[in-house]
Amino acid sequence: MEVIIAKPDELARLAACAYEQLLRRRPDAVLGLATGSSPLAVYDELVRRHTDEGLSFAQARAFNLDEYVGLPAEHPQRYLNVIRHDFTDRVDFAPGAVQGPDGLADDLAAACTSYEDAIAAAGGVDLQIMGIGTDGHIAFNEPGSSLASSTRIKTLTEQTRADNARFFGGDVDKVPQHCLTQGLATVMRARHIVLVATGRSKADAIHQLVEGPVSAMWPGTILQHHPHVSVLVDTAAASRLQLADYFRSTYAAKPAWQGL
Ligand SMILES: N[C@@H]1[C@@H](O)[C@H](O)[C@@H](COP(=O)(O)O)O[C@@H]1O
Repeated sequence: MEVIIAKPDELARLAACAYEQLLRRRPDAVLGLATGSSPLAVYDELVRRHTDEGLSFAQARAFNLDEYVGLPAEHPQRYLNVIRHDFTDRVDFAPGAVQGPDGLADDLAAACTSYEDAIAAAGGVDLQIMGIGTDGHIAFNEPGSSLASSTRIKTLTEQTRADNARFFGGDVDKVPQHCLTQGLATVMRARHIVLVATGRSKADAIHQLVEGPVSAMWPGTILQHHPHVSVLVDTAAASRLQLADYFRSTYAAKPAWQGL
């Protein structure tokens, strides 16, 4: 796990570089995408590179981490619509290249299985970007999630629904109670994971993720078992890290040729 503490624009540049290096090497790479506010600066930087420097996503495929259950197809907070708005419609993905779990399926369990199958058939995710919830959830794997879980239906915690109410006009009752989410084992199969967190509200979750014991109580801690994770945090999100000075000196000494 590499932890980098830097300003938000530097974090976005680092993550965008990882995507760019992958796509220049493998234009048909499989990208893991996430909603939420944390990756937005990364998406903006990727759009800039697409517009100004010709970075192309035309042969790439992408899989979202999660989806609310039951939001109408055209609802602006349906995560497939969110990712189109925030990122994929702003670049040149081919039609149908971006998928998410089907939160409108009649048979939700079957939709979860077929989503796992689709990721596997694509060859697995090469590079997964993600944020982290204030309660330590990744994707929508809430505290108590099985560390070996696959894509499935989950019930959101009141904390997560309250955190996400800002996307629903501040009305927590409009936030769905259920979601479909890649499981922790699904996430762990991505070959490289870049987790971005900014702000004081993420400090506890980041401390647990990096320095806590691996526990279903803080689902993100499973990433300690992954061989290639980049944790990109600003000073506020890093404020509870006991090893912050070490991470700062490591980054200051990072070889120029070494990407994430
Ligand atoms: N399902 C998403 C997660 O994928 C995201 O990482 C998290 C943090 O969101 P934000 O980045 O807006 O803080 O919340 C949501 O609930």
